[in-house]
Amino acid sequence: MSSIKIECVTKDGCRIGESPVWDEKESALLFVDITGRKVCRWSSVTKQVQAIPVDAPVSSIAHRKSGDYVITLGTRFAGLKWKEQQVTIITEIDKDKPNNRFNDGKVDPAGRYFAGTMAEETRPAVLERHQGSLYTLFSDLSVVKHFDQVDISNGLDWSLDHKTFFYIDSLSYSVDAFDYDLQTGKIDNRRSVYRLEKEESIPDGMCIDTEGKLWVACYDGGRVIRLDPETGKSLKRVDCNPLDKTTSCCFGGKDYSEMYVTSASDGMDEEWLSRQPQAGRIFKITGLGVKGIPPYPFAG
Ligand SMILES: O=C(O)[C@H](O)[C@@H](O)[C@H](O)[C@H](O)CO
Ligand SMILES: [Zn+2]
Repeated sequence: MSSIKIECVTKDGCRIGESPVWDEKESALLFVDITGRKVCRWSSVTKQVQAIPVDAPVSSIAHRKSGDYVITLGTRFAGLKWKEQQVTIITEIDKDKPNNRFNDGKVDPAGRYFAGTMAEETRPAVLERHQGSLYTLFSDLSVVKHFDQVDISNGLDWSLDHKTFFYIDSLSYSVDAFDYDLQTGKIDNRRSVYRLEKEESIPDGMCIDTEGKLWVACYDGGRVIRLDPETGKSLKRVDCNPLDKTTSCCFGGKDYSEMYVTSASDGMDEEWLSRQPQAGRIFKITGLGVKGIPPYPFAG
């Protein structure tokens, strides 16, 4: 029997840590600090974080086939060259919505970058409703909008057979599934596969494991939960004490057997922060007894 262990691996807290992505080549964890406007890389070798400041809220990061990375920055998709610390804008969306920004994003198994938007929050989970949309950036750098009316576009991943796309609009408190066409990148037939109790917490970032089960970080719930999208049942709950604002999770490390969890501190007052001084840092969970899959690189 493996026993679950949770440790904090970084020294500085993010305002909103998000989009953890394992970087095999660097043995490092990539993540962003959205409102802190930083792209970060924590080396599992040196245990140090390198941070690149950017000029807008940065909400997700992914690998790029040609090397380096792609990010969602404000309402733009952009390339990021790490060594040169150089950001190159690829394209802009939601031009008619100046109060919007991108939120979570992830690359599909065919190399397309999916990312959704939301209105800027006045405080956590408080924002103008239905302003967001879900987009895909294709390898030819063209963009399509899948749907609008989104509140907080969040966690996303694909089933192991690539036939289903999973998606979270946080304020719906639901994990949704769509039929997925890997050839075209089209999504269809939206339905809910799991509903969270409102008191439970807000579903945020998400990743899939090698058994096809979904792991969802629960914002204000201080936990990640493991769900079976086939049965709609919750299988496991891992509490990340003392931490309330768990935002996202991914598998990484050797063989993708470790889970990395990002967290936030925005919206916490002094008293709250004094009880949770590690809010905003990165946590590593070992002993889950299950592995994840490597992240896909953007093909463009
Ligand atoms: O991390 C994110 O995805 C959002 O950008 C955050 O702002 C929170 O998750 C949100 O407030 C909770 O719903
Ligand atoms: Zn999120």
